[in-house]
Amino acid sequence: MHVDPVRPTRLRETPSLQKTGLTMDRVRHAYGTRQVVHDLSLQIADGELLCLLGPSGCGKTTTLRIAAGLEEPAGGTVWIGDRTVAGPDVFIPPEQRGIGFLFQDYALFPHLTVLENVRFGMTHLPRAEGVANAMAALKRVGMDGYAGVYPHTLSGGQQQRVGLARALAPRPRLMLLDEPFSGLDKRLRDQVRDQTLHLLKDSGVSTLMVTHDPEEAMFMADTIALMRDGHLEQVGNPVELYCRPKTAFAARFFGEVNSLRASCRNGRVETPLGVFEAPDGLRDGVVEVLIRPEGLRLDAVQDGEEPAVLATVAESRMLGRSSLVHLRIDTGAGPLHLHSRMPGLFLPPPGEPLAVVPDRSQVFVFAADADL
Ligand SMILES: Nc1ncnc2c1ncn2[C@@H]1O[C@H](COP(=O)(O)OP(=O)(O)OP(=O)(O)O)[C@@H](O)[C@H]1O
Repeated sequence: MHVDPVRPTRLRETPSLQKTGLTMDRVRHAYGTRQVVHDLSLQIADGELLCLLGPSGCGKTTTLRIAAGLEEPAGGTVWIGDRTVAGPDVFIPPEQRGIGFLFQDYALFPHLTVLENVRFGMTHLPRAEGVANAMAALKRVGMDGYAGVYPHTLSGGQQQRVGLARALAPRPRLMLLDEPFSGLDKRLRDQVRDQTLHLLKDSGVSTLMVTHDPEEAMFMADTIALMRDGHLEQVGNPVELYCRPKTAFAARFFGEVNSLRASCRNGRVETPLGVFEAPDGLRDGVVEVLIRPEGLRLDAVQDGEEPAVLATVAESRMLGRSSLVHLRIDTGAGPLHLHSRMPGLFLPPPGEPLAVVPDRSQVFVFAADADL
């Protein structure tokens, strides 16, 4: 376990540095005097799908707009492939960057048919070739039967698919997606997300996608770049972010956690749930211990048994695929309220004693207040 947040690293500016799908090096941006992106560096490999994830206002859309050329950065350098598109004395406008966009409102032209919308980015091609490419793109998203209709006659999910076909048809070097599923209701969203993931992966295009939804990021991403206040907090694959968060912010961002204050002495953290090992480099003192609800397994207490950690059930609720059990543990310092999430239907009655077994791989220890 680590305790330091990721600091922006300076990418080596040597000829051997391989620029891939998208490279950003120490990019900065301000609106007026307010700096909203601070020395941000990231790289997307060819064919990789990177999700920029973070709370509202942390600078995700601004970062995407800088990649698109819709904002000019105040500092730093941006490459698409090995071509510099923004940097000192360089600024390539969006239409010359070889990118495809998909925004949350799909931005289809209402006065053009579906086919003409998709052909729009290929008007430099002879008409017959543009139409053939547009029809092929519509076929890939299952919308070739709607070529002659106008966008307002389509459902939200169908418009999203046409938007995706339009963005992919000119075979962009880089795809930029800003909250592309947020306009869809939950059931449709799951289906459209799945289709979009496979289309992007099959096309082999490098993709930067912005989302504020951690589950969506884990569903879509090869790599997640978690952003906070204009910085990258942690970059890694979904398993690294979820199972090895480097900060309490990262741990909390991916869902509910039980939080306990405890003391760390000589690398040992004593809590009412047992003794845990402190991560390397954590100094003695007050620490925060975070445990995901699914990291607290509950077992029946056998007659005569004295479990290491004994809890009493306060409430039980079925949440669909799992059940949430509210627990009370009596400690010398007063009662401790915890949540355990058990798979399937598990509804012990209030008052029942249960043994609590923490899964150590889901226990995260951080310096207290290091992250506020
Ligand atoms: N054109 C603008 N002029 C001034 N401030 C802006 C502008 N666009 C964004 N901001 C501010 O910059 C900060 C970062 O905004 P940005 O849209 O990049 O964040 P975000 O993470 O994408 O948030 P959201 O998910 O809410 O869109 C916010 O505080 C926002 O209010």
